[in-house]
Amino acid sequence: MPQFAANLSMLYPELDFLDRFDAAAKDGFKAVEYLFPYAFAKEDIVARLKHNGLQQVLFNGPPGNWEGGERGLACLPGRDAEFREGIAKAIDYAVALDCPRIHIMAGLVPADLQRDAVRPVYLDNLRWAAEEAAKAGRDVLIEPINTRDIPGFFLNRQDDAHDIVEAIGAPNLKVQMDLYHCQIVEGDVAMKIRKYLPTGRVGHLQIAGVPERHEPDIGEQNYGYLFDVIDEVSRQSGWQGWVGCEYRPKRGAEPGGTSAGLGWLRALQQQRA
Ligand SMILES: O=C(O)C(=O)CO
Repeated sequence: MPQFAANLSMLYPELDFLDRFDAAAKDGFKAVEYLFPYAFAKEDIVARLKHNGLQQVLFNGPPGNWEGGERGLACLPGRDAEFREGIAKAIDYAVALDCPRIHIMAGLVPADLQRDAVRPVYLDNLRWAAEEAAKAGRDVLIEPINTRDIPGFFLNRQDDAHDIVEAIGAPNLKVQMDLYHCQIVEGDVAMKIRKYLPTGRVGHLQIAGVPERHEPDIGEQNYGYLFDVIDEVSRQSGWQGWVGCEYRPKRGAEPGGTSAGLGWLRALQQQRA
């Protein structure tokens, strides 16, 4: 059975961030991921991880001005100093939290530039980040994201992400394959899992129901089938990664709503017991 991590940026929205660690552990999760740890002291997060016996498996590098609409700095010309400063901070947190991977968001293509014009900036920044992360023994991930959720996002397709990873050729640079984004942008998700997991270039998976981004048992995508495919490909190829539950619970911030919505996970655990 795939190993699932709770995404604490989206799950348990009724709780303060640090209290979400306790809630995830209570629901049986062994690992967590989230967008950004930087508003919190490393020591406070480490204490929650330790107290709950949780592994930190992923978080994002600083994205630039998030409130102002920025979604990463990696493809933005003229922002390399800020990008590098952010990556240094992310690596510092990753070491403290014992987190093996950092997601670097690509960013939005600037309105006055063509996508191809920022590609060299993106590649240069990723090359540098992968080198820095390698010195600290961490992986760097890039994620194709659909343009309905983030209009103008630079990286949208799995094939493009894999081409970039291959072009850079750093063993610690990998793809974060979010099956929700993949279904919205390109579909044929099972075949893409079969194609890409055995390459060794996929560092992490994420899931959510399509199209509302609720629980995986709500929507057009048959996750029971996809979990079988992940299991089968993992057995054949030796892929061993985490699957992040990055969805907005249908019951929103209603107290207990996230736990109530985990019926899909409890059913899966029972089936596979
Ligand atoms: O929006 C997403 O899917 C992300 O994972 C952002 O990090």
